[in-house]
Amino acid sequence: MKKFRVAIAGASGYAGAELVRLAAAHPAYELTAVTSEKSAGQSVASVFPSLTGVVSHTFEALAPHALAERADAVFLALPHTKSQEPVALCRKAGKLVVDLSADYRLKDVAAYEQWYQTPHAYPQLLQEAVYGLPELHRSAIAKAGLVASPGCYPTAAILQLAPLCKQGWLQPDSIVIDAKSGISGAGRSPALPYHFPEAHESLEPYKIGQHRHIPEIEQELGIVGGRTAAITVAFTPHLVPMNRGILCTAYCRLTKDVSLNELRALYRDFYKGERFIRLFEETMPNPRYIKGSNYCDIGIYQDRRAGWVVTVAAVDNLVKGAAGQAIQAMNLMMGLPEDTGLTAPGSYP
Ligand SMILES: NC(=O)C1=CN([C@@H]2O[C@H](COP(=O)(O)OP(=O)(O)OC[C@H]3O[C@@H](n4cnc5c(N)ncnc54)[C@H](OP(=O)(O)O)[C@@H]3O)[C@@H](O)[C@H]2O)C=CC1
Ligand SMILES: CC(=O)N[C@@H](CCC(=O)OP(=O)(O)O)C(=O)O
Repeated sequence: MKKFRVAIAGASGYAGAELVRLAAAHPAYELTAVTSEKSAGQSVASVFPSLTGVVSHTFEALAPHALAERADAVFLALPHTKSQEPVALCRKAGKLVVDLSADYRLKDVAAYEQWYQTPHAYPQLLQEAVYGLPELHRSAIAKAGLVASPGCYPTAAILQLAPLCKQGWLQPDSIVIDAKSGISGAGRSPALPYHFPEAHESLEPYKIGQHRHIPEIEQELGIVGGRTAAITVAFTPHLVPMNRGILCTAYCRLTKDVSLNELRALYRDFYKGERFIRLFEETMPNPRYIKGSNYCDIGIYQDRRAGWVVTVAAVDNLVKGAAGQAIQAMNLMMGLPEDTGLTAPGSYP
C-alpha cells in the first residue's frame, strides 16, 4: 500500500494523542512529526506511556512551514482560534489538511466571530473548507484540500436528526437536544470543573442555550434539510464523570403522523451501507458500546402519547467525535477505503 507522510499538530492533547494512537496502526500512514509546545523535546512515550513501543517520535514545537515540508497530509488538533493560521500555511504549501478545531466549521464568518469572539483572518479559506461529516458530505470531502472536522456534540446531534431533516418531517422549531459528555471532551489542560472532587459523582449542565456548537448543529441540519426553513435547536450539554463518550438525546415533533416502523425504515434507508452507523431498536445506545471505536450508534423511539419522537446517539468523543472521524475524512481525501485504520470495535466494558 502506498504510504502518505502524516504530521499531527497538537499531538499532546487528548484528540491529538488519539490521532497518534490510530495513526500508528494505519497501514497507509508514515508518521513524520508530532507537535507540542509544552512537551517539545520530550518523547511521546514519556508523555503517554500507553504509546511506549508504539511510536518512537519526539514532540517538537509547531512550525507550520517545517511541518508541511515533511508531510503530505497534516492533522491539526489545536485549540479553537489557534488553528486559523497554521491551517492556512499548510494549505498554501499544498498539503491535505484536516483541522479538528472549530476554526473552519462555520460558513458564516460573522457567526464564527460572534460565537468564538475572534476575528477570522482567512474568510476565503473558510468558504473552501468542507464540513467533515462523511455520512453527509462524502463526495465533497473526497475532492477537498481542507476539511473542518465536526465537533463531538454536533457529530452525534446531526447524525441522529439528519434523516428527519432531509425527509422534511421535522418541525424545525421543535428540536430539544440534551447531551452528556465525558470529561476528555474538555481537553487536557487542567481547570477546576474537571478536578476529580468537582467532577466525580457530579452531573453538571453548562452553557444552556449558549454553547458554541449551536450554530454548527443548526448550519448542518439546515443544509441537509435543503434550507427550506431555519432550524433552531435548544441545546443543553452536561459534563458527566466518565473519561470518554457522549450520549445525546434529541426530542422533536413531526410535521405528520408517522409510525415507529416508518421512522425506523427512514433511518435504515438513509444510512444504508454506512460503515460507521449502527441503528438500534430494542437495545438503546450507550457510550459503553462504542468506547475506542469509530461507530455512531443511533436509536429511534417514539413517545406517541406525548407526541414526541426521541432519538438517542452515542459516540466516543475522541474517535467518531474527533480523531477517528478526522481519519475517516482523510481516507476519502487520500482515495483510500473509508474505514482504513478504523476497523477495530469498541472495548468493553
Ligand atoms: N476533546 C475532544 O473530545 C474533542 C476535541 N476536538 C477539538 O480538537 C482540538 C484539540 O482538543 P483537545 O485535544 O481536547 O485539546 P487539548 O487541550 O487536550 O490539546 C490541545 C493541543 O494543542 C496544543 N496547543 C495549545 N495551544 C497551542 C498553540 N498556541 N500553538 C500550538 N499548539 C498549541 C497543546 O500542546 P501543549 O499544551 O502540549 O503545548 C495540545 O497538544 C480542539 O480544537 C477541539 O475543539 C474536537 C472534537 C472532540
Ligand atoms: C465536555 C466539554 O467541555 N466539551 C467541549 C466540546 C468538545 C468538542 O468536541 O468540541 P470541539 O471540537 O468544538 O471543541 C465543550 O463543551 O466545549
